[in-house]
Amino acid sequence: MLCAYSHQTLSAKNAIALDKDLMSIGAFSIDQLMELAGLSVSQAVYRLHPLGKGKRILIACGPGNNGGDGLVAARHLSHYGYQPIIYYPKQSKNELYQRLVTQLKNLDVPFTEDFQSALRESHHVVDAIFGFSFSGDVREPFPSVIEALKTTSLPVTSVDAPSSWDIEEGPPKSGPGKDFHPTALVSLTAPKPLVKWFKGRHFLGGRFLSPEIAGKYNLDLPEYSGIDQIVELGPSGQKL
Ligand SMILES: NC(=O)C1=CN([C@@H]2O[C@H](COP(=O)(O)OP(=O)(O)OC[C@H]3O[C@@H](n4cnc5c(N)ncnc54)[C@H](O)[C@@H]3O)[C@@H](O)[C@H]2O)[C@H](O)CC1
Ligand SMILES: [K+]
Repeated sequence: MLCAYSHQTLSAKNAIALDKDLMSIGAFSIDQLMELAGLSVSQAVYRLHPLGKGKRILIACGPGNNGGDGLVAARHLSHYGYQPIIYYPKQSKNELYQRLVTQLKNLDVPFTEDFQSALRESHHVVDAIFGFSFSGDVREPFPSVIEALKTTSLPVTSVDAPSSWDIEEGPPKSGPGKDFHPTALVSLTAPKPLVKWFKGRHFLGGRFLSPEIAGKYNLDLPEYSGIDQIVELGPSGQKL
């Protein structure tokens, strides 16, 4: 059931339903949505961490579409002049992801299996491990990665959700994600309820909503400006 009043967040259930609507009513392909999502993430990293602050961006990618957004962001960051390095331990055999990997290899973007060493040599980390389909306890090989994201002194930008946070209930009370508070968050399409617990810089990205679909979910979101693919929000999703 959708709420009758306007709101600024999207439950996990509605995020999945809206994603389906974008591909049916909206006539988007998943490639297009992922490209726009990853482009938004790359713009947020550029805004938070201009090239002069250090070029080495470690991108941790999970097995699903959140990881795909990270792969797309890495390609754009490479074109902007950054030196991304990819940690992608559970690679999907799906053709879409294979093509994203090939595109990065064609740009000589390196892949690593050693997250901890890559972290020591990086200037900024993108957390594209889990998004709105995360549930349960974090499974291998990701617990030590989440633990490292929690304890690193580097800025961490999370894609759509801080990985390991419950989409509705926010930070976990135990496990590797306990007390994990990333520096920045890029909410895609609309913030999720977990933003109630988020305290850092917060951007909205994924500029693909039509008035019809926004209306169906009663979303009251800020306008993007000019050619921007992101718009900054308050930590809990308030309009600034
Ligand atoms: N409309 C949009 O906003 C769009 C958002 N995009 C991005 O897609 C993700 C959601 O993608 P999805 O594939 O549904 O799921 P996730 O990437 O969140 O994760 C699924 C993946 O993770 C595994 N998994 C789940 N729980 C665990 C766990 N406890 N431990 C280990 N592994 C786990 C699961 O098995 C799957 O393999 C959204 O957040 C956005 O980032 C689209 O790119 C574009 C449209
Ligand atoms: K994430």
